[in-house]
Amino acid sequence: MQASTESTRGTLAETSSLRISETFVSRQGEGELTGTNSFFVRTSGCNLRCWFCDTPYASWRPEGDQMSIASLVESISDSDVRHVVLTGGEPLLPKESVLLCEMLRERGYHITIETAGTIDRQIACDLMSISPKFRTSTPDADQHPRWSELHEQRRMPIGTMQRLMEQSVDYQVKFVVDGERDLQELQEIVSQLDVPADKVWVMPQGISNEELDQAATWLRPWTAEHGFQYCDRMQIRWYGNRRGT
Ligand SMILES: C[S@@+](CC[C@H](N)C(=O)[O-])C[C@H]1O[C@@H](n2cnc3c(N)ncnc32)[C@H](O)[C@@H]1O
Ligand SMILES: Nc1nc2[nH]cc(C(=O)O)c2c(=O)[nH]1
Ligand code: SF4
Ligand SMILES: [Mg+2]
Repeated sequence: MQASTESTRGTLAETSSLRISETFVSRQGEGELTGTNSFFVRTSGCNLRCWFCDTPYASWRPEGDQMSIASLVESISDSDVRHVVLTGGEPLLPKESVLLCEMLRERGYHITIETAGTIDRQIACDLMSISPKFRTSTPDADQHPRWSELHEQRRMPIGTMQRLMEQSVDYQVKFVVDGERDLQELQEIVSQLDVPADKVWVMPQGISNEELDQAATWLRPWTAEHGFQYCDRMQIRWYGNRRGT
């Protein structure tokens, strides 16, 4: 890169920011990189409102301050971790996520983006981890009429999800299953997305070992029968449902 372009980028990194609810180092608990020590960046704010969201402080009641892209890159460089997980909230909502990912990739970091896959954004990463939301994740219409409507309108743009997968070095599709009633929709989405079974991860909805154990009794065999991969949410096993883990 030319010196002038580099300094423009440096200025941009100082002036562009993301609202961050938390950053922490932990082991990736979900999907194909399970066990990998990673630096997590959790943006605050989401365009959906799943009733079961395990990080309401980044969706329903977004918390956190703006942090410059430069300061985020610096914090990550200060850690000895080579994998970064950009999550939220919805990390594709703010356009500033693009610059963060560009700068991290230039520095050789491996980037996973955890997204619900509803925002059409050109962004480069190593693993696009898309978690499409079923109709059953929609919040209660009586309690949250506006969010219920928006969730339903926004949750399943198949073309957008396909573009996100095409742009990335690798991808995985990670479903949150709350009950047997989700299984037919899961299969319909897999067929619409046209993804191979080994890219599909089936994860139980739950934030306790008891919920995960209960779901595993029926969901694990169903997952194996269909050639999909089972995702046990190892962070709950390792740390419990604790913020910053
Ligand atoms: C908090 S979300 C943030 C990223 C993005 N908004 C999304 O939903 O993919 C991170 C991951 O946690 C999953 N998740 C959220 N709440 C959950 C719950 N109660 N049980 C299981 N998985 C959950 C999401 O589906 C997603 O894979
Ligand atoms: N350990 C750990 N692994 C994770 N994988 C995806 C997470 C997320 O919230 O996006 C997450 C998380 O919050 N913690
Ligand atoms: S899309 Fe992700 S962050 Fe947003 S409410 Fe649903 S689980 Fe939470
Ligand atoms: Mg999480």
